[in-house]
Amino acid sequence: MSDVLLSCRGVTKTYQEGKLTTSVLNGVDLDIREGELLAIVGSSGSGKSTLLHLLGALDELTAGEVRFQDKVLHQLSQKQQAKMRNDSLGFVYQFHHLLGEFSALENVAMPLLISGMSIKQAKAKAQAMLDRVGLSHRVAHRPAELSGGERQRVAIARALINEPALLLADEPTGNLDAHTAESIYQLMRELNQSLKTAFVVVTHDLSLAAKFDRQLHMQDGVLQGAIA
Ligand SMILES: Nc1ncnc2c1ncn2[C@@H]1O[C@H](COP(=O)(O)OP(=O)(O)OP(=O)(O)O)[C@@H](O)[C@H]1O
Repeated sequence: MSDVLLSCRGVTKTYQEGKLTTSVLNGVDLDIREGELLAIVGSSGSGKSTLLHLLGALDELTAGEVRFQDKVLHQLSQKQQAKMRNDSLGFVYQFHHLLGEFSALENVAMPLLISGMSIKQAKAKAQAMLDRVGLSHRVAHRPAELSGGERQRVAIARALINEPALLLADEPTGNLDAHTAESIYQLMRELNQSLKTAFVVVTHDLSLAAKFDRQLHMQDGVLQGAIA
């Protein structure tokens, strides 16, 4: 398939502590196409977050291969992985991980500054992204001065500021009420359409997952129906 952005083959993750072996992923095969919206569901402890971390090179796999934009992740140096994460991937977590001492604008501008952009340009671009996510009026607020939904919007704006090919989100609506969760979904859909970013979203919310282009189910450390 020519438009495959990321592929996993035989991805395995095992934890070993003394005599205790915990097998979390047991050979995950997955193809993610450019610009697709994919939801991963599955019971608690089934390995969804672990897989998301491996897709973003945030953790090391035990066996198998993750290939992103034709590069095998575990063959890249730490420095190359960090550059790839900053330039081509975005991450959103339930507990957003925004920097508390910085404003919304500064949080969103951060990846651009890390990429070497001037402060003036980075702030202008961050302002435009905050406008897009409907937060023009909150740019100077720090995370503690924002609502849960607003913080998620800032986290999404920050994750998308470098226009990554792939955004990985772990329970992006997990701590939000139904109305706010729907608005976050609408935002992801809009940004997916306009920026052509692929989204992989882990969620327990089956009604949210049903709205995505594709849904996969994690069970016993294997993704059901993963290669389309
Ligand atoms: N460092 C570790 N050592 C041993 N086992 C671990 C370690 N980290 C995670 N696990 C185990 O891996 C399993 C999968 O965890 P993971 O967070 O991927 O699940 P999940 O499907 O995202 O669950 P949830 O929906 O509850 O967030 C869990 O059973 C957990 O106990």
